[in-house]
Amino acid sequence: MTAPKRASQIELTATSLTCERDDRVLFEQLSVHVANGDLLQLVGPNGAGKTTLLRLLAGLNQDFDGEVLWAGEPLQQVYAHYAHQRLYMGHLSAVKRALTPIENLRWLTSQWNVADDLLWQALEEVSLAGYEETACQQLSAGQQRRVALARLCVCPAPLWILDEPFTALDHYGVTWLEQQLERHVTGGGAVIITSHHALQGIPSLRQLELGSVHS
Ligand SMILES: Nc1ncnc2c1ncn2[C@@H]1O[C@H](COP(=O)(O)OP(=O)(O)OP(=O)(O)O)[C@@H](O)[C@H]1O
Repeated sequence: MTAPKRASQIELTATSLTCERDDRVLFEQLSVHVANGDLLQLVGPNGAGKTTLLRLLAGLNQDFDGEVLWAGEPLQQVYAHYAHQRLYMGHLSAVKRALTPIENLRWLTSQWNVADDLLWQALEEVSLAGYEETACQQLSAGQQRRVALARLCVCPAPLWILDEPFTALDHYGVTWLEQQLERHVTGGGAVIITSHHALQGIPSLRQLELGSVHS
């Protein structure tokens, strides 16, 4: 299917980020910069703070010290605009089990007003043809993950922020997702991702390691 246009300017800059949880410093004085064409993978052991940092960069967590700017403006001041420019997919993927794949996809993309025929095509793209109107509670974990990932085919947001998106995918799903990531960044988009999966073959890949945990 035709990929949506994603040519918008991406400029996410975080400086002097420090975050504590339960008197434990997860990271301190951390800087992050993401621009068009970047693929930034957050790596580190369980509990290192990857999800915490990802949510912070998505504008969903304000419990930190430091500054996050989107196109030079404080993130929270331009949040309504930013929320259209970034796609955030949490590790639980937010698929509602009582709804069907097509209903979930309409809900997950509602802020972007995507044409319905593109949503049906997206479900076909993630190998869910024939399951479009089956309740998600009757789908496997990997199929439910594919419902969530179908967003990537149609969402016009240039910045993807993805928390463990490879979870539950089979070999073909992993290959498909790797191709989507590469296509997105080579097309001028950007990705920030947490994954224990070894990403390979994408020249713009950078890794940010968390895990020097202090108490
Ligand atoms: N809402 C919260 N309240 C208090 N502490 C929290 C909260 N969320 C996370 N934490 C703490 O922050 C630490 C970092 O959690 P986070 O989910 O960011 O880790 P992670 O690197 O993503 O781990 P994983 O690889 O297991 O997904 C955890 O050890 C946890 O103790």
